Amino acid sequence: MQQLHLFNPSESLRFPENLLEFYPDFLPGNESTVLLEHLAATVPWMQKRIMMYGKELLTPRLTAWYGDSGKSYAFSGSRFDPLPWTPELFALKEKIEARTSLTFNSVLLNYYRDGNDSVAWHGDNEKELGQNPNIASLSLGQARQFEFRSRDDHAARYALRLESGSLLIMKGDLQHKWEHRIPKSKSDSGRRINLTFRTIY
Ligand SMILES: O=C(O)CCC(=O)C(=O)O
Ligand SMILES: [Fe+2]
Repeated sequence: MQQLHLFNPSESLRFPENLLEFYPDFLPGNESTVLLEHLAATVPWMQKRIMMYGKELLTPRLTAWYGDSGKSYAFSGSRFDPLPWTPELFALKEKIEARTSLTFNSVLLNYYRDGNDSVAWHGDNEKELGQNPNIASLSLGQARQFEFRSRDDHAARYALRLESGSLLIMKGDLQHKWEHRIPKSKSDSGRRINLTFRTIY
């Protein structure tokens, strides 16, 4: 694993770097571009409606869910059944498993069409993901800021730039102690696809 560069605007709470693994050059540039084009064109992208504070909202990005059959996932009051693995996604899963010695049975895809798409503060701590989930997050296309904040002290924040072709592993009790988000950006305006490989129990 290569050195992680965390950008830390506050010094109040040390980020547990042992709960992350970062492979900045997991996929070569040309492979990332081909994969981004392929996924953008072929995945049946959906914009989900979610309930937030009693109001129905559209998620500010497109999503799709693939994985082993029978592993459904409840999220914001809805239940999602996975699409069957495509050869490309299954091959990626195997490549990530070989590199990290972890195993996964599903992948959630996020499509950020431009800098206006985002994901709000959250932790991936749903009970279907098990006690301390391993999540492998592969980024393609436009680099975006990925931010962490401590659940105990929202002023304790860290950020990491997720470049195209990079793979970030989140593990241990990270999801219980820290939240993450991709904020909107005026300058990072290109399209980006992120794949988060997970295990659903
Ligand atoms: O797009 C990303 O890098 C993060 C996506 C994410 O946090 C999620 O799907 O749970
Ligand atoms: Fe997440």
